Amino acid sequence: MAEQEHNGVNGFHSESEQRNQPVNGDASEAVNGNPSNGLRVTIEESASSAVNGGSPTNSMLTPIRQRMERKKSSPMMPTFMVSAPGKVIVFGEHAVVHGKAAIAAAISLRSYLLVNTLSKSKRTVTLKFPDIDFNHSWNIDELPWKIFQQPGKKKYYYSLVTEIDQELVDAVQPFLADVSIDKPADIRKVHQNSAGSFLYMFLSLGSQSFPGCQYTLRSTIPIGAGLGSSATIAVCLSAALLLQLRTLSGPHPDQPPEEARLQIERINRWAFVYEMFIHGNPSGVDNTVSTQGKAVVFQRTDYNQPPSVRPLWDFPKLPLLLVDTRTAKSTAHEVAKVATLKKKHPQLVGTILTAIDQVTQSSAQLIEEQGFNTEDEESLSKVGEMMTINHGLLVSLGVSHPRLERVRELVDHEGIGWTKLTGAGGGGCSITLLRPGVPREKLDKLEQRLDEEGYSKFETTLGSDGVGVLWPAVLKNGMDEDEEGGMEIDLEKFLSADSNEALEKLVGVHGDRGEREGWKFWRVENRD
Ligand SMILES: Nc1ncnc2c1ncn2[C@@H]1O[C@H](COP(=O)(O)OP(=O)(O)O)[C@@H](O)[C@H]1O
Ligand SMILES: C[C@@](O)(CCOP(=O)(O)O)CC(=O)O
Repeated sequence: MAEQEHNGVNGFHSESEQRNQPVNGDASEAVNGNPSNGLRVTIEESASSAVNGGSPTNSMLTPIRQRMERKKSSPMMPTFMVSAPGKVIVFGEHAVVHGKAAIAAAISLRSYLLVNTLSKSKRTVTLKFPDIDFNHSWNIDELPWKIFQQPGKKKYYYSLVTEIDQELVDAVQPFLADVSIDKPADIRKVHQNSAGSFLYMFLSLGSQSFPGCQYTLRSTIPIGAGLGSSATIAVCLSAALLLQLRTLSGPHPDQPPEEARLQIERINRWAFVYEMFIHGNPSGVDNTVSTQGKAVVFQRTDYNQPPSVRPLWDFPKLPLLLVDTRTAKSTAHEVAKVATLKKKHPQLVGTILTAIDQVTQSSAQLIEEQGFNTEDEESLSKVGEMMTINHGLLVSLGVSHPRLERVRELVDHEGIGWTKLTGAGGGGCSITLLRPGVPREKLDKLEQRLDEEGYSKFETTLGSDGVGVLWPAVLKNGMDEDEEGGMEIDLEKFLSADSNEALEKLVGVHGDRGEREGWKFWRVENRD
């Protein structure tokens, strides 16, 4: 499978990819509760048939609790949100597609998905992706449920799906025919690919009795820049669907780490399905780090098994400069290029991939060493040298780009630090590890030069939280709050945030003083 051409299931890729319901009654209680609590009300009252049958969570409900909740009148699920972080691959991109290890860390740039459940009579499911000017609705009752429910085809929320089923892809095709019909071909392909990935996951997980709903996505992550934007959408949609199906427990603060890990694993499995549809042959590192957050050493040696994921809990606060070349790239195209090169020169390319693996392993060791200190030149220069070597190996695989080489040239010339591309390459972003003690003027000069040459720079921290849930979509954000101190995020407000800053201010998981009350995360740390 790792050798497969990498063109997305539909071949729907172009190289120039462009880059409430009011909460019914008990909002204040649910803000401090957990999604499963909120969901119980809904499912008991109106959407019982929407649930995909006997999950452990269902059976965990006590009869007394059910009776008590039945008294409340809450006919629909509240509007809720999920959010997932982008990532940088610090070491090992591309090699990771061929079974080698990679180190990736979640960043503070995130995607946010608002989920509105519609009233019972509205039988449509809508995707609204305003960042890419995509909006489409389907009639739920017209979707090809039968094919997805066939014995042997039917998948469950706990299934491990390791490949996309061509018969199911074919069943989805007719529902993509009228997607963005008025848009230019390359944009239309991107929209059809998003729509196809969503429908594949929706039909696999759901059933015809699924309630009508709207999924609206906004993101602060540059699209197609190597920061894992597609994986964040995969994670958000997977988490949203699994929450709607009441198959997840929590997140809640006192949840045991093993239980939290299981929920993360389930979200990640379905996010991977979305990624497989969109990219053809992803390693799974992007969706894994986006779901789990923090930083991980990731490796998938056998595509029929879950990957090995080793968290790096104390990932150092590396002083990084993240530069976007603002040159569009296609992950699918870059991955396919490496696969073709490997087919042509198996031994040589095999040696390069093994060398990248050694760089990744050595770097993980360095970072985890007791004495590793981000302010110490010796510690940093060792990691920096690894980055330089990793970049050189990626260049030899043919996945760099003149705009990426230009960043390296500018940084190297001034002795500012060590640079490598991050993500698929062919454009996208680079990361520079800054040498300690570089004078501010030198940095300013570099930033000015990059600005003049059309690059953009991102300030982000590594090691952010993974997938988060805001249930219901009410939070304290210091803006227009009601007497209970919360603001209900409805579609209009969500769509009207007109910049990344405004979006972060409105719904961001982090306020000025750290985590914002309302957002909850599955805490998987267990350091014992
Ligand atoms: N904000 C967004 N809204 C809708 N779709 C998005 C958004 N960001 C990314 N995508 C989807 O992800 C694709 C880019 O994924 P990919 O090529 O893997 O780039 P990246 O390196 O950012 O992950 C886009 O073509 C689009 O389908
Ligand atoms: C090149 C690769 O290793 C990373 C791609 O990252 P991105 O799509 O550019 O964010 C592919 C993969 O791991 O699936």
